[in-house]
Amino acid sequence: LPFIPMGQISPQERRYSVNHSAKRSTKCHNHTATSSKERHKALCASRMEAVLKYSSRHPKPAGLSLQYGTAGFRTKAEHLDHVMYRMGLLAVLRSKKTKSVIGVMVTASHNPEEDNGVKLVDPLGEMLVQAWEVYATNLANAEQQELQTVMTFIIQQEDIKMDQKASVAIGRDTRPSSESLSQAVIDGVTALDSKYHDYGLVTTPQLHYVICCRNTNGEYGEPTIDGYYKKLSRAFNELVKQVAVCGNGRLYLNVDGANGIGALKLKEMEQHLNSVLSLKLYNEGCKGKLNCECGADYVKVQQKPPQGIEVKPLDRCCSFDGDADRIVYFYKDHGGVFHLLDGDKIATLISTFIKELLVKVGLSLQMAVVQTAYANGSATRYLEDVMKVPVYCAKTGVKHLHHKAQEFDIGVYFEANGHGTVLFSKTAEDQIRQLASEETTDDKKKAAQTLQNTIDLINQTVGDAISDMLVIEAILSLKGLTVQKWDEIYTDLPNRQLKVKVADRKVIETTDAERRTVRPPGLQEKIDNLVNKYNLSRAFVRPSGTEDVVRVYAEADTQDNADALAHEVSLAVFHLAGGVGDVPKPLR
Ligand SMILES: CC(=O)N[C@H]1[C@@H](OP(=O)(O)O)O[C@H](CO)[C@@H](O)[C@@H]1O
Ligand SMILES: [Mg+2]
Repeated sequence: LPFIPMGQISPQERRYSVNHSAKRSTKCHNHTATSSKERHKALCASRMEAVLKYSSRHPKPAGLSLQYGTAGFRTKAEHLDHVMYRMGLLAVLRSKKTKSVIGVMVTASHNPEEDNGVKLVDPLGEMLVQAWEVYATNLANAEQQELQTVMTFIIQQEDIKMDQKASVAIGRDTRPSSESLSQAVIDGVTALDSKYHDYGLVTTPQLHYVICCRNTNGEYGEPTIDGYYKKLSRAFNELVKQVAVCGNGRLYLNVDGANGIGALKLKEMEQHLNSVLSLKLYNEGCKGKLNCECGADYVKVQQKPPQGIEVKPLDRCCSFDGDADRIVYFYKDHGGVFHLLDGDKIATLISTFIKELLVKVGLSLQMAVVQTAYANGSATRYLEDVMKVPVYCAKTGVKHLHHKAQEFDIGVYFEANGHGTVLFSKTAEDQIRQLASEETTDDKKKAAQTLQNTIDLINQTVGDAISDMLVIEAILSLKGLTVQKWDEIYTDLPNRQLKVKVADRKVIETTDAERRTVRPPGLQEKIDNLVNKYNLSRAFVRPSGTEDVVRVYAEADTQDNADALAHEVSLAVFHLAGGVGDVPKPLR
């Protein structure tokens, strides 16, 4: 039977399904059940010996406890060596279980340079299935003497055949600590006598792409980084060749590379693009520190341009995050006022573009947009009321958005912070490709080909700054839109994000896709009362999955009101949820 990863069975049939390239064991099975059980036991025992031997080179600091959170493990790099080794072990078990190549990405994305982290990539390039996150946490936190017990538990619980071959693909970002940490992952894989391919410096989405290609026997694309560049650049070049681009025939874009891997890889990608796109790269990592006063997270949260980039009025600019899976756009108007075009604006641009093409080709496919509670109220209203696109709210973390988006023929999902992509079901993709190859009216065929190239340009495995950037650039040029015109499609409600330190953030429990709290008692009532004081207002709080803080979000009719509401809600959290340190101060 084909293996369907647990928790990933979606109502829509997906375009790509796992093709088991890793062969089953060829050993003959004419022994009795008992002797095969004994052989398995002996194999486990000998592997375990190696696991423990290698493990002593990667000791766990006693008492350290971490959790596989929204995006894997993340903390100070010096605390992660044992976690990396153990994630190497877990990746092998996951590979044996799924009979597929499993990815391990060493990165802490937008966190400071001193941090690091690790996330596992499942067979179709998706995030590690949730049920295994618990194994990851247990394995990372097992004291040295408990390691064997935890490993044995996972093997038995998942009925893992230890003689099944395994293969792990490893990638890393540009942090100084990443190279030695990825070596620890390799040690884990080696301890279990398994194969690995070290892809070295890659963006997170590039690793996801390669994993998907390898497990679908190349159906998704050529399973190399060069194959990634070729696939995306071919689609992009096809898309933009039909437009007479404004001005002197070139698109100009300033890119803030966050001093990270995205800058490095964008330079490689640029060589594959026809000269129509002229990129000016800033914060490319030669001098500045990773994510330090630059990058997508800084620009989104601080609502200001990154350091080290000269922004002239109306210049189109974008920022990547530290592992290049997020992107936001921005510009300054003639008055020098900064304008941010975040994940919500990107989702609106892309879904509008796709919807218009679907009308042109006459396909009635079900399209929806998936957001989180952080989506600006104006974006949700515009999509629902003006565009008539159904909008769904998922919990924070791309795995939640990804799963929801899989329910539709075309699922566009973006977090407000710029992480997102578009998923096409098999039905949708087949119908579009069919139309693009048929003899039909010129307009219809052209629209179908545009859709087909858009599919090829999008990295469906995960949000991808490079791919999203090219999609946006293509759409803007095809629609003849300036960044200002794109921004004017709707006006964001002023908003504010704050953080509150509490003794134990788990005291806050949420419901309704994190938009309301059920604990501690009285908090939601207090938030409701505060929200009622302002116009067009909304506020919610939730414990972060990546930092030891409670996040507060508020929006209202003016920036002053959004700031005041966010501050008042912060005070409510501080007093009702066990705040520590200084009482939150007003913003102005
Ligand atoms: C408000 C916000 O931006 N939260 C981010 C952040 O999660 P938290 O659980 O809020 O810490 O990091 C996640 C991983 O990168 C990302 O998916 C998410 O959107
Ligand atoms: Mg990231």
